[in-house]
Amino acid sequence: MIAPAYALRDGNTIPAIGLGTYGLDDQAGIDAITAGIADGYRLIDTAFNYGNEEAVGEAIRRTDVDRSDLVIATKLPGKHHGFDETIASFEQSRMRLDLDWVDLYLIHWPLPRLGKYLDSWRAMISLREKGLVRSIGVSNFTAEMLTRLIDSTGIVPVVNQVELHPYFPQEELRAFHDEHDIRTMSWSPLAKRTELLQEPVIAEVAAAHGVTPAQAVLRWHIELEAVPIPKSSDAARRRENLDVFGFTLTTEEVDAISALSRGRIWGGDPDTHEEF
Ligand SMILES: NC(=O)C1=CN([C@@H]2O[C@H](COP(=O)(O)OP(=O)(O)OC[C@H]3O[C@@H](n4cnc5c(N)ncnc54)[C@H](OP(=O)(O)O)[C@@H]3O)[C@@H](O)[C@H]2O)C=CC1
Ligand SMILES: O=C(O)C(=O)[C@@H](O)[C@H](O)C(=O)CO
Repeated sequence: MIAPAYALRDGNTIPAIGLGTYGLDDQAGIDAITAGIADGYRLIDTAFNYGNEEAVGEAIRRTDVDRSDLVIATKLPGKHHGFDETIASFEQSRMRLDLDWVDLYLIHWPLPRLGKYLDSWRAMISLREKGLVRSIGVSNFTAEMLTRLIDSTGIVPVVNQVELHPYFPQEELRAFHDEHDIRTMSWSPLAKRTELLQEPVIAEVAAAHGVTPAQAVLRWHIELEAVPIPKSSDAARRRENLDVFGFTLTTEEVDAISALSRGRIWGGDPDTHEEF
């Protein structure tokens, strides 16, 4: 199963679903990511701070899928904010991944107290101009922070990867993204397998379509046109998560799932969260 892809505002494309890799490390991680690519995942999400860029690189080397058919996303850690630090950190990530280019490079968290994300953004623009990165974006940015990047540089991030699941549907931020043609990516799209998958409304929607609760939730992301990046260390669950393009949800079903909204669930507030 190969997922459809969206066009990004810079002319590149991004698959409609990807594989999250936080916690997929070492040999088991290499095997999981390699198998995920073989099963059809074309977007792989990692980060400097996941400590698994080498594992992602090894999985890419093992697969016979053409490199240009893969979208490899990694992220700048808070400890490397700043212009020169960003250039150096990117090179470390690229070497660990063992890649000629990275498809999507994101600022992992804005760290407004540190006050350097704009310097990092300028460095990312220069990495893109040098052809080392195909697309640049951010993660965990608010509308105000996005506005600052855009007003200061004229360059709009192509994606903003944020906490997004039925408990936190991010309506306002998604509307802002739509206005600026920024693609939303959903981190922890299954809400880290909390009680979400036991919610009666999820069970009802899943039963109506003959799919699993996780598939109903991931299809909800697809209906929102957000790109979910579920992580699973289990081969059957990875395949299940990718298999969400054979059915659609009605507007009423989407709204019923969105009504589970209750706010952020892990305290990762971009205005205060410190990730180094
Ligand atoms: N930019 C950022 O700040 C952040 C980015 N991320 C990214 O998002 C990715 C996904 O988020 P994550 O926090 O891992 O949470 P997810 O919402 O993807 O949930 C992962 C959990 O759900 C389980 N699971 C996966 N598939 C199924 C299924 N079909 N049925 C039942 N359970 C399932 C997994 O268990 P099992 O492995 O046993 O299948 C695991 O316990 C991360 O890996 C990372 O790449 C995450 C957090 C922050
Ligand atoms: O991206 C992830 O998976 C995270 O957990 C991030 O929130 C990040 O690694 C972090 O903030 C650690 O404190």
